Amino acid sequence: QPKTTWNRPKFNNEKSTVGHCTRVPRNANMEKLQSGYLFPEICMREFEHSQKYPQAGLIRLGVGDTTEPIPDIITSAMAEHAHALSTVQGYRGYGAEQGDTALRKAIAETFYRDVGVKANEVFVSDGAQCDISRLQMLMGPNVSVAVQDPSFPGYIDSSVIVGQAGMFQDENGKYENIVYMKCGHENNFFPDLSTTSRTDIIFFCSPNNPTGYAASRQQLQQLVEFAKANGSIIVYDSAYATYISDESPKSIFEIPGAKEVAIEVSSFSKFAGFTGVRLGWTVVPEELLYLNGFPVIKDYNRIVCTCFNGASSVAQAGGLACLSKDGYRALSAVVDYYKGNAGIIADAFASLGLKVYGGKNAPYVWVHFPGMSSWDIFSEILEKTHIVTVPGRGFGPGGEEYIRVSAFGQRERILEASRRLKNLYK
Ligand SMILES: Cc1ncc(COP(=O)(O)O)c(/C=N/[C@@H](CCC(=O)O)C(=O)O)c1O
Repeated sequence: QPKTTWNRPKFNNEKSTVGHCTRVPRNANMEKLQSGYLFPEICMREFEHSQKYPQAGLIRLGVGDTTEPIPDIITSAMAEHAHALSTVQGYRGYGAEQGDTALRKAIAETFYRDVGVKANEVFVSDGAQCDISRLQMLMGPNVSVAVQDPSFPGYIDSSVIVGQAGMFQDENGKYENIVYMKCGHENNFFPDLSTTSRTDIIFFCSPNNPTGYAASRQQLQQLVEFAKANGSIIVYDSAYATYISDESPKSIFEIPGAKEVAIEVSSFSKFAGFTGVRLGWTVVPEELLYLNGFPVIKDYNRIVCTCFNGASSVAQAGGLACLSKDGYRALSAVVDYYKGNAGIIADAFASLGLKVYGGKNAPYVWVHFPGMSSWDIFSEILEKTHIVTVPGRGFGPGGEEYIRVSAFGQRERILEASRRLKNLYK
């Protein structure tokens, strides 16, 4: 089939032929979505494979979900808070929608001490993906959007859902009205801004999911200047910033002038193993203003108060423990463990003579299979090695010919995956 064909099952748009129909029209934006959300699809393929080969010893390197236990110092803090809820003195009801003051301060001091972000600019949430959707509500349907290609599918899919995108174009696998900024190894994973159209919003993820590339200071300076010149707002996703081990910036606010053009979204998921606990944050600087001079932070606060009632108090107690000196030290060891996994995976694919990217500043390895459909690569690896990956095409047309391999896993499973991969073509 031509490379541009999505060999994913079409989104189930069939109408039910039985049962009572209401007179409520379907949201036309939902109808534009081309398939199910990428990660549940991967889980479905994984389930089907495990049904077909129950004894295969499936290794799950697909969805980027952490696997290592949360350090006891953090779970004890959550348990203690939870238990206190069973006492008259310790019981607490609704907290501040913006988050617990101590946690907001701890986030500001831990991640933004030297860049002038204040605690009142930090909004604690139930996760970065949730904040991305709330930011979409904030921006509304009438803004233009640019995304990196490839990038985390949450940006594009939420843009479609809120009505920012036009129709999906089969011929190129892109939605109308969305600017896809090619970020491949050919252009050092950074868009050519001289040929990039102006958009109101620029989603930018660094370290990038799926390529694992962390943008350099010089690149981010270009991005901030580009946004300033165009009057755009950058939504900067730093969910993997704690994996950066070189001199790449960990926050967009390390770049002078960024507070006038950027919002930063981040998460406890990937460095604290809070994927199921659910805790994240968004920084909206007071200096960020709309066209009419109105501060964005005031509207975001209104969204948070109206559409979100605050993160779990138990999760926030855990978040505070994560940012304690001992908690953060324990978590850094887990991040290093996953990065060790990434090195093992990268070496396995390199031993096959394949070009491998990422894995140094992120828990994802990005592998190039020139001339091949990424869904075919995904299926071949799954069938031959019983290892689940993610087809690069799921992250945008720029992901074709690639697969993303997650480094989240117990070491012995990663070593087994390495053994199987080294024999992929034998
Ligand atoms: C760049 C980026 N930003 C936000 C998220 C989700 O963060 P949380 O909602 O805080 O767990 C993710 C999560 N990504 C995982 C899980 C995806 C999912 O299951 O939604 C993945 O890419 O496999 C991410 O990659």
